Amino acid sequence: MKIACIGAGYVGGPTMAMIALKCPEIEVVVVDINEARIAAWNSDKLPIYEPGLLEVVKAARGRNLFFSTDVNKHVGEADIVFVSVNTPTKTRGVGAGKAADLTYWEGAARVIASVSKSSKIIVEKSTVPVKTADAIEKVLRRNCTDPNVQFEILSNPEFLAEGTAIEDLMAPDRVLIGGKDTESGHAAIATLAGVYEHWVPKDRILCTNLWSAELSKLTANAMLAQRISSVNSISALCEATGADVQQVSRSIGTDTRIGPKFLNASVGFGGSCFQKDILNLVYICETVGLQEVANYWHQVILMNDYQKQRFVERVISAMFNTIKKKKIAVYGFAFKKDTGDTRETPAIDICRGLMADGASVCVYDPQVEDEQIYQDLGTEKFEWDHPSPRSRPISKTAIDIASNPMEAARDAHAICVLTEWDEFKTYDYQAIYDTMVKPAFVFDGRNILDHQKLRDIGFIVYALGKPLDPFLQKHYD
Ligand SMILES: NC(=O)c1ccc[n+]([C@@H]2O[C@H](COP(=O)([O-])OP(=O)(O)OC[C@H]3O[C@@H](n4cnc5c(N)ncnc54)[C@H](O)[C@@H]3O)[C@@H](O)[C@H]2O)c1
Ligand SMILES: O=c1ccn([C@@H]2O[C@H](COP(=O)(O)OP(=O)(O)O[C@H]3O[C@H](CO)[C@@H](O)[C@H](O)[C@H]3O)[C@@H](O)[C@H]2O)c(=O)[nH]1
Repeated sequence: MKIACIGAGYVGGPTMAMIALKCPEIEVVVVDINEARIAAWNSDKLPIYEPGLLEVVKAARGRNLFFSTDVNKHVGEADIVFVSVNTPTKTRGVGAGKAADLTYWEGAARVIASVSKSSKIIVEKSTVPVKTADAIEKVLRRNCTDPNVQFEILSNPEFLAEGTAIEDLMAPDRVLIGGKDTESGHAAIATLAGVYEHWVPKDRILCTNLWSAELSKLTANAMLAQRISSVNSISALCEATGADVQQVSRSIGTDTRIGPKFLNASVGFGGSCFQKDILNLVYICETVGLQEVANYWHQVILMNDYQKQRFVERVISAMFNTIKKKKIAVYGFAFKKDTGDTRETPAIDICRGLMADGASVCVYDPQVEDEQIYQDLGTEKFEWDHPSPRSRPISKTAIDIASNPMEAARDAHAICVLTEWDEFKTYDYQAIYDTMVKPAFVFDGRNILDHQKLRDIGFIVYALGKPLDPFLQKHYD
C-alpha cells in the first residue's frame, strides 16, 4: 500500500511520520509545493518544533517515510491520499472574516483528479466546513477523465495539539473516521481503520457518517475554546471579588461531569485553529439561518479579545497609568509552550497594546525566530482580528528582541509572562530583580511563577484571576 499526503505542515508532517513509524510495510510520502519546507523535512532542522518529532522522523525517514515536491508522481501512485492543506479564514469576498478558504483544498482536489490513473481513497485531514466532502467529490468526478477511476471520500479530522503532537498521535483519545453509508464507503472506512489499528485500540476508532465527522471537529474546538473563555470570564470576576481562579478551577474540575482539563485562565487562547474554526462554525450557522446559535459561539471569541485587552489595561493602570518610554520585558511569544508557532498568539495584541501606549517592549522566547516576531508585529491584521483600536502594526526598528531572559529584563520596569514555558519557572528572579527599575512588576498572564517568592524578593506581582496585591489595589479600589 502507498499513502501520499498533500501538505507537509504542522499536521501532515507529524501524522504521516507516525503512520510510517507504526506501519513499516506502508510507503508514506508527504508532498508539498513549498520547496523550503520539504528540504527542511529532509534535514535535521525540521520546519516545526515539536518535542519527540525528530526522533520519530529519523526512525522512518528513508525507510518508508519520504518528503517530496513531486506532488503529481506520488499522488498518482497512491492508494490513499490524505489532504492536509491549510484552510484559513477567507479574507475577501462572500463570507470574508468567517468562512473557511477552501482554495488550497480545491487546488489539491484538482491535482488528484488530473493525475489519478487508479481508484483512491481521499481522506480529509484538514479541518473543513460541513459538507466539504460533497463539494470535493464533485470536483474530483468532473475533472477525472478516466471512467475506471473511483474516489471514495472519508473525513478523518485530526485532534492533535501542538507541543504534544507526538504524544497525541501515539495514544489518541480517539480516531474519527466518517464515510458514506454505502458498501464502498464501509470498505474505505475499514481500509483506513486498518492503518490506525496498527497501534490504536479498535474501541478508540470511531466511525460515523461524513457530516458528523466534519461537524465533530468544529464542535470539539468550539467546546474547548468555550471552556477557556468561560474560565477567563471568571478570572475577571475573581479579581473583582478576591476569589482565586485557580482555586475555582480546581473546585469545579474535580466534578467528574466537568473534568479538570482546559480550565487554566490565561491571557487568551491563540493558535491557528480555535478562532478560525469557531468563525467557520458561526458562518455555517448564519448561512443556515441560525443567528442565535451563531451569536452564542461568537461570544467565545469576543471574550477572548476582552481578556487580552483587560491584561494590557491592567499593566497600564498598575504602572501608574503611564508606560510611556518604560521598558517592558515580554517572556514568551509563542501561542503556547513547546512550540515555535505564533499563529494568532495573544502576544501579538498584547505587545501592540503596550506599544500603543508608548512602552518599549523587549521580547524573549526560547523557540520563536526573530524574523517571525518582526513579521507578526509588523503585519496589518484583518478587521475581525483586532477589535482593539490599539492593535496597529509596529515597524521593525521599534521592536526589541532579546536572546536571553536577563537581557530582556535589564533596566525594565516590568516582566509580562505571556507563554507558559517551563524554563520561565527556573530563572534566578533575585538576579533579574537586581537589574530592574523599581518598583519592579511581574504580570503573570499564565500563573506559572511562584508568586510568594517573587513578592519576598520585592516584586509587585499581578497574577491573573487572583486576589490583587495590596500595592495594586490602591489603584483600583
Ligand atoms: N496545526 C494544528 O495543530 C492542527 C491540528 C488539527 C487540525 N488542523 C487542520 O489541519 C489543516 C492543516 O493545518 P497545518 O497547521 O498543518 O497547516 P500548515 O499551513 O502548517 O500546512 C499546510 C501545508 O499545505 C501546503 N499546501 C497548500 N496547498 C497545497 C497544494 N495544492 N499542494 C501541495 N501542498 C499544498 C502548504 O504549502 C503548507 O505547507 C488545517 O485545516 C488545520 O485547521 C491543524
Ligand atoms: O486551559 C487552557 C488550555 C489552553 N489554553 C490556550 O489555548 C490555546 C490552544 O491550546 P491547545 O488547544 O492546547 O493547542 P492547539 O494546538 O491549538 O490545539 C487545538 O486545536 C487543534 C487544531 O484544530 C486541535 O486538533 C486540538 O485538539 C486543540 O486542542 C493556547 O493558546 C493555550 O495556551 C488556555 O489558555 N487555557
